[in-house]
Amino acid sequence: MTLSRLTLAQFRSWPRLDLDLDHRPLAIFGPNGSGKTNILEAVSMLAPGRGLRGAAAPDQARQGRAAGWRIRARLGDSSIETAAPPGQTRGVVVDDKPVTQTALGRLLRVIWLVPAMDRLWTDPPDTRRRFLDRLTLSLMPDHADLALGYDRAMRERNRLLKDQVADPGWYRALEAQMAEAGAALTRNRLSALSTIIAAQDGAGFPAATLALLPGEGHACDADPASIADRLAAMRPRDLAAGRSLTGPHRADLGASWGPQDMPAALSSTGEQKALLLSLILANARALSDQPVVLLLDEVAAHLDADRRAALYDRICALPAQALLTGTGDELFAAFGPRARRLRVVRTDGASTAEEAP
Ligand SMILES: Nc1ncnc2c1ncn2[C@@H]1O[C@H](COP(=O)(O)OP(=O)(O)OP(=O)(O)O)[C@@H](O)[C@H]1O
Repeated sequence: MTLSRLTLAQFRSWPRLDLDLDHRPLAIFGPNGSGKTNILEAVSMLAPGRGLRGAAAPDQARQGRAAGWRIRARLGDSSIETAAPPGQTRGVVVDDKPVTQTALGRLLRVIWLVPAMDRLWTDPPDTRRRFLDRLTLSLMPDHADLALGYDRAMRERNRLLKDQVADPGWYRALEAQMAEAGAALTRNRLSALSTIIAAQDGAGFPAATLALLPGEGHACDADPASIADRLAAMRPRDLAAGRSLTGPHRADLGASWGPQDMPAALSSTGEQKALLLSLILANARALSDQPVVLLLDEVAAHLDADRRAALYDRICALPAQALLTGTGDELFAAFGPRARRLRVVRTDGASTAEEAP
């Protein structure tokens, strides 16, 4: 099942865009600031959450217009609409019925790689954990609810710690909730990592060795009783800090590759990008029985010609739709006739597009 049509109205720099899509990759090219990433961002709004820029809905509405934005798409026989009228949060309608964002996530998986993720391996652990959780969520839709449950209990525990409440009676139920949800989060993360490791094909891109790391806490425990014991034991230290210092919320993702088991953080910029691509492609491959859209923003620029050709071969072999951006048409030459190409320009602030022959 593929996305066959995409319509944007008043979204970022696009007053309007009507785009027919098919199973072929779509290579979007044009000058800086012409509106290429804005198209990918619009597609990312067909997934739960705030899209690939993590933006607030009002910022996505076309500046200077009173109207809110709207995105429509056709997926197989279903119609999807998501819109944010002025001053309101975004809503989702599938086949004319309002649905939750979680329901949207069950219809379509959207996976992305954007330049901000180039620093993933050198950024603080939070960034990698968010990446790991997004990857896990794409494979296990219950992951979002578990994370919400864990965060809710932890917020309440943090409030007690901040207020310097010392009575153990106040903590036990919250720590039990954190332990149950946290153990399930860890099991999901470990299972997602095994799936991704198995789905890397190692051809053209380095197959990464991945590990769930404890970060600054004991964050890899999948046993509720031992998490609860540790939370209780750590209470005096947490009270001194005024927040929960250990637990699954401190987990980190480790990656290394090659015969020398080179840590990702010590690899070159191009190698780090290739590693990330290896994981993203594996993620798409692991979801082969569901509709998947892959959004690759400016990935070609960091890759040498051989890697670029290898990437395009892999994209064409994926059971997923791919949309890519780059400043120049020549970056996509190795696709040959396998991809469609869309030229984007911006005139008087408004983006427009035409299919390149
Ligand atoms: N809400 C908005 N309304 C109108 N224009 C916007 C809005 N938000 C961002 N823009 C404009 O969109 C442009 C950025 O678009 P986008 O990121 O899609 O460009 P791009 O073609 O991917 O560029 P690059 O090659 O530099 O990455 C900027 O010029 C920005 O001013």
